[in-house]
Amino acid sequence: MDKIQINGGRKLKGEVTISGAKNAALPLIASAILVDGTCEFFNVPHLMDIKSIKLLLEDLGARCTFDDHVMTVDGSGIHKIEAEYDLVRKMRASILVLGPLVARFGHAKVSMPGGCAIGARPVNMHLTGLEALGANIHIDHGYIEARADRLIGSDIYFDTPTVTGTENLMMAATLAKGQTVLRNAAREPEIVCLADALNDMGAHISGAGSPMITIDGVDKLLPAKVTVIPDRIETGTFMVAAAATQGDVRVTGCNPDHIGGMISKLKATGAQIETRPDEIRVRGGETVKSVDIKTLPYPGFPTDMQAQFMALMCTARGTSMIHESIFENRFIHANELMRMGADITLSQANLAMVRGVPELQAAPVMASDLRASASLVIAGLMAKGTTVISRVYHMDRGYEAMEEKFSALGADMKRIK
Ligand SMILES: CC(=O)N[C@H]1[C@@H](OP(=O)(O)OP(=O)(O)OC[C@H]2O[C@@H](n3ccc(=O)[nH]c3=O)[C@H](O)[C@@H]2O)O[C@H](CO)[C@@H](O)[C@@H]1O
Ligand SMILES: C=C(OP(=O)(O)O)C(=O)O
Repeated sequence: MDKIQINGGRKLKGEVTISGAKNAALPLIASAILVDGTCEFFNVPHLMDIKSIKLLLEDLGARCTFDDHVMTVDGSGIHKIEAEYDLVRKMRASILVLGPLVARFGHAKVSMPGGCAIGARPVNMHLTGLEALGANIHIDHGYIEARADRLIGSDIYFDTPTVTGTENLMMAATLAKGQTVLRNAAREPEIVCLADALNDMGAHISGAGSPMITIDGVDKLLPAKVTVIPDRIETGTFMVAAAATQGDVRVTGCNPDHIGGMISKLKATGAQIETRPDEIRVRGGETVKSVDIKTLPYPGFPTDMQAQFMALMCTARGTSMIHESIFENRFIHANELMRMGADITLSQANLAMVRGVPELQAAPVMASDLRASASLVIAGLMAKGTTVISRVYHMDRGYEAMEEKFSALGADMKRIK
């Protein structure tokens, strides 16, 4: 298994270009199931998760190509409606094929995604939403089976905003008969990107980006060319790394409007931030001030940035309270950061108190999930000496060419095979 080795203590300097967003590309690619023709997706990041969804769609019968960040998906050959365990278990976002399959083919069978390191992550709201659209749902031998001759528009309320739940039901409702209203919907930029793409395919969706999305069903969707939005979590990761190493980094090809909360919090730590329409310059100060954060659905502070921000807080002046309100077990990185000398108390399951220490020490550490691996990379860049991070297959799920990008900024970072 690959490891990442970092000799820390260098200030990051230069320019880094942000890749397309994993969490936008995955639902977009799944949406191609709705189309009897070929969709083209641009700015698709080269990541494990993208390979996984491509394999899943190919297994269903779609013909896909993926080269130089362009993916084509021809959904005309889809003949299988079953997403098998071996493909689904590699990536939870595979649940995104459920809505499109039942909407277009009237029948879908998708392996139930299991729990994962960061929490149980149930899919109950995806299922009750599909039931509200008229699907019959059965869970049998670890598979979710959904059937409906044709989905019927409905009024659906989410108990809590769910990103992939909103995406699944929005996709399903595009081909339903009549109008669907999604209330308390997730508002993430990835939802807006998907709604725009579906509208380009001929769907009638309004309100995406607000808590109420209205979808007027159509009989069919047509092929479209779609560009994936920049990855706001990769953007935030490089911004935090720049601040954590007292660096000076221009993050280009990003959308500052998507990370307003991150920018405010990073400014409060003392980092100097300048934004342009598709660029952010971050200059870290000699000292970092402690800042409290609470993760919340968009536009709140993203849970996918909590681990990276915690790494920054480890050597900040003062005490930071970090409240994780989205996932019940998303502090596994805290124990690894403590192995590097951080002073962190996990007082309750979802609350961490980080008391700043003068410096972190390099150590062998282990990544437990995708953003935990980014947090350990940032800690490794801060710590003097050699940090070796194992289980970086988690990182490869969601960061394109991470070690190349950090190396180009002056980091001493390499992959050990
Ligand atoms: C591929 C993708 O886009 N992944 C993102 C998506 O995950 P994902 O879409 O899985 O996360 P959700 O927005 O659904 O989860 C939000 C909360 O709702 C709960 N919940 C969700 C669905 C459900 O049916 N029942 C239920 O209780 C979850 O356990 C969690 O506590 O949003 C998360 C929250 O921003 C991000 O961390 C993930 O990176
Ligand atoms: C948790 C994440 O992804 P996923 O929902 O695909 O597990 C993430 O991107 O941080």
